Amino acid sequence: MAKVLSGAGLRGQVAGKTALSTVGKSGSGLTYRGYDVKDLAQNCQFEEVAYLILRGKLPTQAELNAYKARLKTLRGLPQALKDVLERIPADAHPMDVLRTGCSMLGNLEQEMSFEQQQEVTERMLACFPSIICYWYRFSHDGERIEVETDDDSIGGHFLHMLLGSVPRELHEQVMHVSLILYAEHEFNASTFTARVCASTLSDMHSCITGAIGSLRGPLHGGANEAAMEMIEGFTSADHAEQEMMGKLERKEKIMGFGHAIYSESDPRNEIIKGWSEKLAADVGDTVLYPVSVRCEEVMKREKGLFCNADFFHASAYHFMGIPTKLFTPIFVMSRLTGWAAHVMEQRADNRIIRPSAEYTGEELRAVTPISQRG
Ligand SMILES: CC(=O)SCCNC(=O)CCNC(=O)[C@H](O)C(C)(C)COP(=O)(O)OP(=O)(O)OC[C@H]1O[C@@H](n2cnc3c(N)ncnc32)[C@H](O)[C@@H]1OP(=O)(O)O
Ligand SMILES: O=C([O-])CC(=O)C(=O)O
Repeated sequence: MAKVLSGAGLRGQVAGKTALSTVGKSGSGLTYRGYDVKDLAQNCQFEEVAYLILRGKLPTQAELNAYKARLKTLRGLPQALKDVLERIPADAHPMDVLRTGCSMLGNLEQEMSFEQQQEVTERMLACFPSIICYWYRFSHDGERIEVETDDDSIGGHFLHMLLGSVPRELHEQVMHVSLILYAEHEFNASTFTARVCASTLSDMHSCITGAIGSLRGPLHGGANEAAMEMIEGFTSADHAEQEMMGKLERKEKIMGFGHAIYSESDPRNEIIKGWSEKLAADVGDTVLYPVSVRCEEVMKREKGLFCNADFFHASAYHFMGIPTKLFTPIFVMSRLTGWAAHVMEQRADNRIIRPSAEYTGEELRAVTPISQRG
C-alpha cells in the first residue's frame, strides 16, 4: 500500500520529471533506471551502478574496465587542496570538510562549460574518498598519506587510505553493496537541493556543495551517525528495549526509522541488515547486532515504524572499523552519482525552479520615522 502523501514539506507534490529512479512505487520498491536495487546490489559492483546512473546503461566488461582505470588516475589531490585540508581542525565534522573540499576543488578545477559535466563528476567520484581520508589521517594521526593507491574500487580505495592496509575481500564487497544502496533516491532533500541549484545554470561543484550541506542533517543522511550514537549506548537487547520505550514515551525521534515516501519498508534495509549480520559473525559481536534487531522490533511493535537505509548501516560500518563521524561522508561518495545525474537531467530540460509562498505576515503598512519608533 502506498503512503498517503500530503501536508507540509511539499509532500506528494510533483516537482519535476526524472528517468533516474522510482521510490516506493508499490509501497516499498526502489529502481535505478528500471533495475531493482536488490538485483543491482546482488550482481554489480558500485562502479557499474555509477556508470548506469551517470551514463544511462550498464557497462560492458570492457567499458567497466576502462571506467575504473580512468577513475584510478583521478585520485590525486592538488597541493592547494591538501594545504586547505591541513588547516581544518581535527574536531571539525567530516561533512563540513567534504563540503569545503568540494568547493575548493571547484576553485582549482572549474567546470568551464556543461560539456565537461561527466569529466568533473568522474573527478569528484575518484577524489572525494581522498579528500576525506587525507584530512582525517592528517588531523588525527599527523600523517600525510598517499592518496593515489592502486585499489580496484572506490570503496577499496577509501578503506585502504583510512585503515592503512589493503582491505579484506569481505569489506570491499560490503562497500560495493553499501555504495549501491545509497547511490540514488529520486527527489530527496539533498538531490532537490542540487536540482534547484542546477536550475539557475550554476556549476556542478556548487550543486554538489549545496547537496552535501543538505545531506548532513540528522533527518537525512546524518541519521546513520545518530543511530550509531544511540545504539552504542545500549549494553544489551533488554537494555535497548527499556531505553527505547523511554524515548518513545518522551516522544523523542529515533534516528534511522521512518521514511517520507516508503509506507511499509525501505528495501535497502533488508540488504544492509543481512550484511550487518554477516559482519557481526565475522567480528564475534554479541551486543551491537542483537541490540539493533531489538530496536527494530520495538519500533515496529510500538509505532509501526520500520528501519530506513541508515539504521543497519551504522552497525555494518562499525564492524568494519570505520569511525562513526565518517559514516555520512561515505553516503556522499555514493550519492554524488545520483546528484550529478539529476543535475545533468535538470540541465537537459531546464526551467528555473521557483515555487510560490503563502504569505502569513503583516498587512501593508507605512514606515514609522526612526525617532518615533518604540
Ligand atoms: C537515507 C535517508 O535519508 S532516510 C531518512 C533518515 N532520517 C531519519 O532516520 C530520521 C528519523 N526519521 C524521521 O525524522 C522521519 O521519519 C522522516 C524525516 C524520515 C520522514 O518524515 P515525515 O515524512 O514527516 O514522517 P511521517 O509523516 O511518516 O511521520 C508520521 C508520524 O510518525 C512519527 N515518526 C516518524 N519517524 C519517526 C521516528 N524516526 N521516530 C519517532 N517518531 C517518528 C512522526 O513524528 C509523525 O508523528 P505525528 O503524526 O505524531 O507528528
Ligand atoms: O528519499 C528520501 O527522502 C531520503 C532517502 O531515503 C534517501 O535520500 O536515500
